[in-house]
Amino acid sequence: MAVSEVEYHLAEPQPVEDSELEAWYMDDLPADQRLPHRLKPNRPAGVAQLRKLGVLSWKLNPVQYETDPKLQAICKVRGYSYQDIITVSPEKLPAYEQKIKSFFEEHIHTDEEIRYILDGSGYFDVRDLNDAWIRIACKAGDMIVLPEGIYHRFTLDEGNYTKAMRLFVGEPVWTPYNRPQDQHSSRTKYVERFTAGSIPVQ
Ligand SMILES: CSCCC(=O)C(=O)O
Ligand SMILES: [Fe+2]
Repeated sequence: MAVSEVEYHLAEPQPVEDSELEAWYMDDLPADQRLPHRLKPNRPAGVAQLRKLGVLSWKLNPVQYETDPKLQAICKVRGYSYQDIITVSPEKLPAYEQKIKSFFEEHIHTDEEIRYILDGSGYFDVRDLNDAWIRIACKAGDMIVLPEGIYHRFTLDEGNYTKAMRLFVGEPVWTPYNRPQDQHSSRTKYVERFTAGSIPVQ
C-alpha cells in the first residue's frame, strides 16, 4: 500500500535535538557488564554521532504500542512486517544464562536489529568508526534500529529486566555472526556506507 505524506512525517527518526536517548563512551574495566561503565569524567556520545553510525531512534508511548499510529507509520515506511515480544529476565527467558551470554558477544547481523523497549531497560553497545564502544541506555518508549553490519552487543542493566518488541522485514533471522567478520559482505557494506566521507543512508 502506498505511504502517505503524513506517514512519512510520523516515521521520521527523532530529531537529534529532541532525543532523550543517553549514550556514552565506555571504560574497558572488567567489572559486571550490567554496570554503566562510564568513563571518568563521563564522555557522552550524542544522538547526532549515533546517526553517523547509522543508528536510528524514536521516542514512542509504550502504553499504546498496540494502536500507536507513529509505530504503525514507522513499520509501514520501513517495511517492518514482523513483530514479537521478548521478555529478558531470569524468570521469563528460557535458557536465560546462555542467551544473556550470547547477546553480549560482539556480533553483526545480515539485517537491521530493531527493538522497541516496552518496559524495563537495558544497554545496546555499538562500536564507533574508531572501534570504541558506545553504550546506549534504552528504557521504556525507546525504539532503536541498529544497521546491518554494525558490531554490537546487548546487556541488561542492574534492573535485570527488559520487555521489548522485536521487529523485522519479512521472516525474522536472528543469527548473530560473532566478531571477527571483517570480510562478511554485511560488514564490508556497513563500512562502505558509514566510513567518513560517505553519506549516511536511512
Ligand atoms: C532488548 S531485546 C534482547 C536482546 C536481543 O534480542 C538481541 O540482542 O538480539
Ligand atoms: Fe544483535
